[in-house]
Amino acid sequence: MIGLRTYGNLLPMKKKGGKGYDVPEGVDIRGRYDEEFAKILTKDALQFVVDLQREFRNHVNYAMECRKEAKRRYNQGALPGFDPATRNIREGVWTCALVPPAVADRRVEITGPVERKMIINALNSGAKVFMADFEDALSPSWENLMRGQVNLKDAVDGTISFHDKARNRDYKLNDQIAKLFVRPRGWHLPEAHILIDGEPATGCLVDFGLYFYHNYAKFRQNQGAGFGPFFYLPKMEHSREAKIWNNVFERAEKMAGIERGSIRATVLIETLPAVFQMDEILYELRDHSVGLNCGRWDYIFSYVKTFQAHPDRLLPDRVQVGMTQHFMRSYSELLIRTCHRRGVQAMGGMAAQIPIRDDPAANEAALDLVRKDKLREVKAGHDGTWAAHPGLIPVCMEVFTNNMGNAPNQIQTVKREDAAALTEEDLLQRPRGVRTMEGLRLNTRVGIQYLAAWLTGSGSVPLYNLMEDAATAEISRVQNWQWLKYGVELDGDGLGVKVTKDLFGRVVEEEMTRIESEVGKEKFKKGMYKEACKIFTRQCTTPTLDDFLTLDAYNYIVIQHPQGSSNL
Ligand SMILES: CC(=O)SCCNC(=O)CCNC(=O)[C@H](O)C(C)(C)COP(=O)(O)OP(=O)(O)OC[C@H]1O[C@@H](n2cnc3c(N)ncnc32)[C@H](O)[C@@H]1OP(=O)(O)O
Ligand SMILES: O=CC(=O)O
Ligand SMILES: [Mg+2]
Repeated sequence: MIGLRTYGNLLPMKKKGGKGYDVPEGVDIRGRYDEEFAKILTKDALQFVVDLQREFRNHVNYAMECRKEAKRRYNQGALPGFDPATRNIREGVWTCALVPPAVADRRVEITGPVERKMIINALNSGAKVFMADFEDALSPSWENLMRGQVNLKDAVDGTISFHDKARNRDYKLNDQIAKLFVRPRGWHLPEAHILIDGEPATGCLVDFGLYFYHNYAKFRQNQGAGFGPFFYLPKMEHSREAKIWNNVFERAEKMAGIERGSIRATVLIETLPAVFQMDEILYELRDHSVGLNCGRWDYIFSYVKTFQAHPDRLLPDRVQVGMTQHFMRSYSELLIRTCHRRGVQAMGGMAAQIPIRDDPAANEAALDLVRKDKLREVKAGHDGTWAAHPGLIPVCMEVFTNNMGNAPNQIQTVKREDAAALTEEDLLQRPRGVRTMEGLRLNTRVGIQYLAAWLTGSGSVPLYNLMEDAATAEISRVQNWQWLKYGVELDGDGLGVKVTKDLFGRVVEEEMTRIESEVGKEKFKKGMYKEACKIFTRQCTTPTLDDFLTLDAYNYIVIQHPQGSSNL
């Protein structure tokens, strides 16, 4: 397998047939050449990415070192908590810049990967916002990333179209479309197909830089009513990371010659350390903020990761860790209080249920779970929520509209001052529930199938009638790891079995057989289930927990050109 660290030693490659990207000094593109991609990878757009990389790489490296240092402290027994050094920010009286009118009403937001047909469907879906995803919902292969950029440019230009050959159906944009937000990758992910000064570029600076460069002018004209572009920012752990984003935005605004505060972003609070930094994150981004969002799935993953060395904080079965657990409810309520106090939106999260075709009763039950989840969110004071699928938008819309009426949001009306009393203990409280063999089996079955899909280019998939993406799969992985590491007893099914490597080995074998029979021999053979099984099993049994499932797996989807040698 080619390790990312070897990329810096490779000599620049000759372009096949004389064709190649016209790159600035210090840049080497190792991704496949394509004429469509070349319209994105222009010399001046790449120069903008290079400038961002050179200006911010040391800051990013430092922030990643700080993450490691915090991990060391948590692994030695420390708990995350509020930082006494920034008490003045938490207690101070200040607000973020006013929410731009174009995005005052975000009661339902649809999310999805930057895939062409889905972008059109999402923009036409009737949701107020579409979050186009380079992150949890996207497998970051060169093809997906570059096609995603092409698709977004066409979407912002208003010219995007798609012909579905199988159904002989044409797709184009409606007159009324959702407002576009883009979610770049997290700070930790490299882009191994673009080397800058001999090192892989920072993935999110590539996503942000290329999208911003090509679209800011048209976006402000067509979508943002003078503001924008708009972003979602994932997986941050500390306000110093938000500060880097703020500086990146200012640099971009300067390059574009647009007013400071034009770019707006919603930060996902989806790591445990970040819940203690919400004021600080908003403060850093106060000129560029449009709120925070409860990224509940990564948040659960982060709870396990943060407490990886705390055997007294093991999770029950994944299906039991929902928003009604005390620590999850506390996080959502404090997020609402924090956002509304600072004058910005407090967005809810994603219910994992998706419509179930061919089974009306099961479908109604799934819709009912979504309805309950959205009702809890709107009553708590959230200003909007996420839908995974167009079929869920009417339910989400109805619940928010019935409870918010004509008001675009609840920023001024639901202050949740009661949440000021929430303590560190509330935010860390151990989740309640039991562990079962079925929990272990489901984690394994879902983790392997998700990874197999991811390796073949799909970053979000339907599995057992639920939406699965990188964040939900992470829960399966780290939960298995945690149970194995501490040899926990499965106390929920009366079997009293302890989770050992032997037991896990048998579960993996049996679940692989089940997957083969569920997907069929042909698909199983053609797919990457065996590779996925190998990666997933290693990650669940490794003595030291890997930080991210996708970091290791990324090595498998890096494909070098012109040689075209995959790592497999
Ligand atoms: C934890 C987090 O980060 S959550 C955010 C990241 N995750 C996501 O964004 C998940 C987004 N959702 C999805 O990817 C998909 O809905 C899935 C994978 C869950 C389900 O996909 P499928 O089973 O293929 O959906 P299904 O077959 O029911 O689709 C029906 C139609 O809806 C469209 N559709 C489904 N989901 C979406 C979506 N999120 N956005 C736009 N269109 C969609 C399909 O393109 C299809 O369109 P067509 O009829 O024109 O062909
Ligand atoms: O990104 C969202 C999440 O729940 O994770
Ligand atoms: Mg997430």
